[in-house]
Amino acid sequence: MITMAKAGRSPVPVTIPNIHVAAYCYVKLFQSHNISELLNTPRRPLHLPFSLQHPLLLRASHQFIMSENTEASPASGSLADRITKPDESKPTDVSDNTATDTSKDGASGPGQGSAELEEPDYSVAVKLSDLQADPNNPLYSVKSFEDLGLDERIRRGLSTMNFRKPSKVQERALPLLMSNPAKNLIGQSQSGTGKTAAFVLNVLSRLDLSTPEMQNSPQALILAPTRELARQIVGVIQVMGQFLDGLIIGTAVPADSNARVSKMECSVVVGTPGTVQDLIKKRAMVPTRLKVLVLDEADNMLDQQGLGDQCIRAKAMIPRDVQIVLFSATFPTHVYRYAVKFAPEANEITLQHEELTVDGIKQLYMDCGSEEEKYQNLVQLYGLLTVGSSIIFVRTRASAQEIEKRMVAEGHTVASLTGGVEGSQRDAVIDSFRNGDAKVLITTNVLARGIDVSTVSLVVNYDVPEEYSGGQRTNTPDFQTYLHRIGRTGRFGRIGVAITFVSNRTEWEMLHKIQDHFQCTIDRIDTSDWDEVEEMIKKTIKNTRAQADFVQTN
Ligand SMILES: Nc1ncnc2c1ncn2[C@@H]1O[C@H](COP(=O)(O)OP(=O)(O)OP(=O)(O)O)[C@@H](O)[C@H]1O
Repeated sequence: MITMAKAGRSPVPVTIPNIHVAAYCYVKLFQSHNISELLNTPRRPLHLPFSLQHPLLLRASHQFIMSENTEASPASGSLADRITKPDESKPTDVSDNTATDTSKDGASGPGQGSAELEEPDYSVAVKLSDLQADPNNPLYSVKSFEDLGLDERIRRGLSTMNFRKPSKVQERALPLLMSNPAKNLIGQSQSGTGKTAAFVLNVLSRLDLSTPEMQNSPQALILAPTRELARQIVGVIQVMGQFLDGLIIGTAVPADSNARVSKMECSVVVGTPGTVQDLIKKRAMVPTRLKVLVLDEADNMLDQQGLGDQCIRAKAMIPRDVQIVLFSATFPTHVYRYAVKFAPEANEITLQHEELTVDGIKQLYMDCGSEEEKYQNLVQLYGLLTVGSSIIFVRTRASAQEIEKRMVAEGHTVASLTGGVEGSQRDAVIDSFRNGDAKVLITTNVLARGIDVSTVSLVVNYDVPEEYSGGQRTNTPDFQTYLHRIGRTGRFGRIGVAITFVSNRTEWEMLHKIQDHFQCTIDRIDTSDWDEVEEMIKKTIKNTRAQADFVQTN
C-alpha cells in the first residue's frame, strides 16, 4: 500500500497491488514530469512504504520504460519525420577536439498511472542521506571516513567541506589505494560522484611532511587535461589538506607568454602533462622523490590521439616504482587496453556503459529546423539559463565567439571560454563563472570534463558531440564527451537538465546512437508551446536537489 499525504491533510491511502503497478505509476509520473514535483517540495511529503529508489521498483520501472520505448514511434512532426535530405553542413573552423588543441594542453576532442497518483501537488523530499543509504546509488556507502583509516587532520579538512559520508567510489577505492605496499588502481565511477576526493585523500595520506626538505620535494604528481581542472584540483587539496602542517601545493599549467618559469618546491604538483614535462626537462621540478602519479580523466589523458604521448613521456621521467592511479567516468575499450599497460597489475573498479548515466540528470533534446533556429532557441531559453548557472557546449572556438558576440549585442550577459585564449584570461572567466558573476558560459570540449560548479543546473549541447579523425568530422557520436558534458550538472546527487539541439538527420541519428549506447531515455521537448517548455524545465532546475546549497543531512 502506498500512502500519500498532502500538506495539512491526513494521508490518503492508495492501494497498489504489487510492485509492477507501483512501477507503472512511478514511470508515468516521471514521464509526465511530475517527478520533479515528486522530488521537489519537502513541505509536501509523499510517504512511500518503500523508497523511490527501491531496487525492485527501479528494475520494474526500467522494464516499463524499455517496453514503452521499443513500442514508441518517433513523435509526429519531429525531425525524424521531417528530414529526408542528408546533412550538407560542413565545419569551417578548427574544433577544440583536434589534436592541434590537445597538444596545447587543452582537453581532447573531447501519465498517468493510478488516477490517485496523478495529483501534481504531491512531493517527496529526497535528501543526500537517502541517496547515500540506497545500495543502488553511486553515492551509497556503509562505511564512514573514520572507518577508512584517514588521519584525523585530513578528516577535519573533510568536515569543513561538509563531507559526512564517503560515496561508493570513495569507500571502495580508498582501502585499495591506501594499502601497503602501494598498488596501482584503475578507478571508474559516474560523473560527480567524488573521484577527486578519492585520489586526493590517498595522496594526502602518503605525504611525508616531517622536514622542510620533504615539504619542498614533490612526492605526488597529479596530471589533468586542462588548466581549469588542474586549478580546481589544487583548490580541493588546499581545503582538504588545510590542517596538514607543511603541505605545499604547486600548480604546473601553461604560463602566459612572457611569464617566468617557477620552481616546483612543493610537496604536491598538480598540472597539465606538457607543462610538467617542460618543468622536469628544465630541472625546475625534481621528480626523484615522487611516490604517486595520478591521471585524472585518465582515458582522455592516455588517448593516443590526444594527450597520450605527453603522459607517456612524463611517466618516463619519473621513478619507476611510483603508485599509478587512473580515474575517469569513462574508459572506452581501446584506451582501457592501454591503461592496463600504463598501470600494470592494477586493482580495478569499473562500470558497464549502461551504468554510466546519472539518474539526477534529465536528458532532453530539441528539434531545430536549421542552424539559425538553434540560435533562436538558445535565446528563447535565456531566462532558464540564468535560473541557476548553465554551460553551452559548441563544436568550435569560432562558433563560441560568434554566439557570445550575437547574444551580447542583443543585450544578454554571457561569457565564453575556449582553448584559444591566454591562460590568465581563461582563469578570469572560469573564476567569474564559479563565483556566479557570469551565469551563462559558452565553451567547447575544453570544459567538458571534470569541471565541478554545483550551481550548474542546465547544460546545452548546441552541437551533438562528435568524433574527429584527422581533423575531420566523422558523423559518429562521441559517447564519452556526451557523458562528460552532461555530467557538468547533477553533481553529487543534485538534479539538472541537459538539452541537446539537433538540426539535421545526422545529428538526430547520432543522438539515437547515444541513447542506445547508454540505454537511457532522451526525451523530445515540444517547442510548439514555449510556456510549457519553460514551466517544465524550471520545475526541475528549481528543485531543491538542484540548488547549490543542497543541504546534506545524516
Ligand atoms: N563524500 C562526499 N560528501 C559530500 N560531497 C562530496 C563527497 N565527495 C565529493 N563530494 C562533492 O561532489 C562533487 C563532485 O565531486 P568530484 O568533482 O570529485 O566528482 P568526479 O567524480 O570527479 O566527477 P567528474 O567525473 O565529472 O570529474 C564535488 O562538489 C565534491 O565536493
